[in-house]
Amino acid sequence: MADSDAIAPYAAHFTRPLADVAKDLESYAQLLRRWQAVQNLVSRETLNDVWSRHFADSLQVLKLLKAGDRAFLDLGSGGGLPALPLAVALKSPNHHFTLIEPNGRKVSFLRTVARELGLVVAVEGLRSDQVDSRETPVPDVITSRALAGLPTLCGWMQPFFGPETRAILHKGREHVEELAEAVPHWDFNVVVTKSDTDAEGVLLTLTDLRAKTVS
Ligand SMILES: C[S@@+](CC[C@H](N)C(=O)[O-])C[C@H]1O[C@@H](n2cnc3c(N)ncnc32)[C@H](O)[C@@H]1O
Repeated sequence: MADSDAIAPYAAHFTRPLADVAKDLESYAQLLRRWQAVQNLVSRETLNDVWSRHFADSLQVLKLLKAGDRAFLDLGSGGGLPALPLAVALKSPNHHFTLIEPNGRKVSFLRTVARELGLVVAVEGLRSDQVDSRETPVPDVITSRALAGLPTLCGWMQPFFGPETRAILHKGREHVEELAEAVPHWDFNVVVTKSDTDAEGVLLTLTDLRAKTVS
């Protein structure tokens, strides 16, 4: 199977030809392998399978986007997942990505990939709770994968939420417990979508996120 076969199911959502997206993702994969020697960016056992385990897993977010989604915010970007595959697939002057990642070496890696691939990406080298939401464009979409449990994530995401913002979150099978833990503290609407790439995983789409008022 060619590497690009793993991402072909999402090609209808790309802003440019599949071959161009695959070429940029191959450059990203090479940088991931090169930098992995000095900084753990993805778990070692997934490094030979980045196209399905990481790129397709990231790109499935595309199926849940709306036509007008332009501003993206990714919390806890690490090696750039899911934000960088999305930025590659949606490369255009109109789409803008902000990545939040406190680890200095990972920040250097993310900026290197963005520069080498010519992506419109801003990287904030801070923790989510240290970033001033008033200085950040109101996102249409917040993404996050493997960062924190949902109650903690709600606290970090809420300052960035505008009236139209949606969060599209990669979650594992523990999402049921996490939703139950978040509900006493947070109001939101949620849609659960089964993951294409992880038999036990889901994507949670949250809208109208608000802290519950204690009466
Ligand atoms: C397990 S990694 C996941 C990285 C990536 N999202 C992925 O799926 O491969 C979590 C990342 O979140 C970063 N992180 C930890 N605490 C954070 C915080 N409070 N705000 C933002 N990022 C944080 C860590 O440095 C790490 O790179």
